[in-house]
Amino acid sequence: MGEQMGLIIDAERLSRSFGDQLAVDGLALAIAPGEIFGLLGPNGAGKTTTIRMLSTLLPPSGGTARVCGFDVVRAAGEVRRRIGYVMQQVSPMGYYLLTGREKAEIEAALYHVPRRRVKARVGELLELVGLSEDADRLVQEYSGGMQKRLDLACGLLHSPELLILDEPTLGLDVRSRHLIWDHIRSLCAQGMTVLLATNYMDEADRLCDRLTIIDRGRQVISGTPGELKSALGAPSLDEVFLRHTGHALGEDG
Ligand SMILES: Nc1ncnc2c1ncn2[C@@H]1O[C@H](COP(=O)(O)OP(=O)(O)OP(=O)(O)O)[C@@H](O)[C@H]1O
Repeated sequence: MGEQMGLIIDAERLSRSFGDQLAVDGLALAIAPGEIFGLLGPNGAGKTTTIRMLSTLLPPSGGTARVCGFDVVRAAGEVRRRIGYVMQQVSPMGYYLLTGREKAEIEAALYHVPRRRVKARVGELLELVGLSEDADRLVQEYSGGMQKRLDLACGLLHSPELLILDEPTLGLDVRSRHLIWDHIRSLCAQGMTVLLATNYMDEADRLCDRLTIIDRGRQVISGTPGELKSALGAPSLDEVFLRHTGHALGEDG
């Protein structure tokens, strides 16, 4: 085993159907270490389904995917050890009665961080996402942005090679979104690879090194935000999306 051509994600013809519906149809991804790679598409495009297959939570109906050099079906355990996955809505109600630090310490145990390392690792990560001063407040008192930053810290507890983020700034105000983008950029500057799903055009444009546009389960086009725009002389990714799909990014289906 081991990494194939050094790619962190290498997927070919990756597909998933639910009954008659093809939610993801023949996706190809080649993501290199240190990249911030975006899956951009409207609600229902197939982004979460793709992420769930890459994080081993959902078996593909067809095609293959290797993550950190391991097949997501045949070597799911190896993949899980190497990835952090932050879901769209992470914090279930039960966590709200805990402090941020307590939540992170419980998650550290779930991620098998050695017990003697937990306190230090949690402290380091809360510091990294700017939550040290609020670490001992209840999660229920956190703003949406603080909760997202706590989720980000929790996804990093076991020092993954790849961080997968599903809509990392969904519903946040501009300032909180920029703060999360800064944290993601600094992680990648230190060698982390990030795959993120978003339906925010500006997030894909300003944060991602490369992206693939997905619509109705199909990969429409991939490239750097600059390449995608300049190939069409388009001023924005919204316009790129519209020109390739015939409908606006904000419209479902
Ligand atoms: N477990 C499931 N059973 C049946 N259909 C599903 C299931 N999961 C997803 N789908 C369908 O697959 C399609 C893609 O959904 P998916 O959640 O991957 O989209 P998405 O791009 O992540 O959208 P969103 O931004 O709203 O999360 C949708 O039509 C959805 O209804």
